[in-house]
Amino acid sequence: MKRVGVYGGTFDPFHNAHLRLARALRDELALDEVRLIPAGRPYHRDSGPHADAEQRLAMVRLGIAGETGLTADAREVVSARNAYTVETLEALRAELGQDTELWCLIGSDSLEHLDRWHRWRELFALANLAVAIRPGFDAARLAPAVRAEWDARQVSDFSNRTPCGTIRALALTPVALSATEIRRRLAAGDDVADCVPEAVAAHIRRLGLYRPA
Ligand SMILES: Nc1ncnc2c1ncn2[C@@H]1O[C@H](COP(=O)(O)OP(=O)(O)OP(=O)(O)O)[C@@H](O)[C@H]1O
Ligand SMILES: O=C(O)c1ccc[n+]([C@@H]2O[C@H](COP(=O)([O-])O)[C@@H](O)[C@H]2O)c1
Repeated sequence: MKRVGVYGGTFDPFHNAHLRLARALRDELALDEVRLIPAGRPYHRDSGPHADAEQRLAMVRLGIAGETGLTADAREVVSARNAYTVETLEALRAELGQDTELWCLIGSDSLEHLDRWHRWRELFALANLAVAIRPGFDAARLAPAVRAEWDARQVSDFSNRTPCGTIRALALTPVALSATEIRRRLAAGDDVADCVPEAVAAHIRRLGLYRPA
């Protein structure tokens, strides 16, 4: 049975931690494919993305070029609607069929706000959830409703794989890298070649992205 990963993000810009996570999702869960889906309109953010959706999609494409099993999916970029993950997963489920094992990857900071996501409880009927732990994560501080799912849906034996409904934390060591930090460094005129894929760094330089106006 096919196994597919879905990794959505603002990717403003796409950075090395994103790439490391996408690879870990593919490898730890032995997935056939991981689809990276830039959020066209991340309605949930306090302020809009800095780079436009096409630029963020271009950075994802450049960042994953040549990576086995990693693909960019433009559906949320071309959509005029807000980026609701439940709708994206519904569309993928309709395309891939009921038997496909689907894994939606989020960082632990996203998990902390999961109960504010559109129709969040329906996510578990559509996909499994893979969580990449960020430094400082503490499950005890999750909102009670999210904590209940976190406790109930982690299974000890993942060899018994299901199309949806379980939660699994990725084993990789947490890293502190964030797009906020990268944007801050670029705005200060610093080089970011050490924290984004080389082709993404070249793209940012070429277009002058994230520089003060
Ligand atoms: N270093 C990281 N470790 C674990 N998860 C991460 C990391 N960076 C990003 N993620 C996760 O990847 C997804 C997409 O991340 P996003 O594009 O928002 O990057 P970000 O670095 O968190 O950006 P920003 O600083 O602008 O919020 C989110 O679910 C986020 O939690
Ligand atoms: O569906 C929702 O309501 C929802 C609310 C917040 C975030 N998300 C998704 O979570 C992913 C990570 O978001 P972000 O802001 O950390 O890049 C991205 O794909 C968003 O579209 C989705």
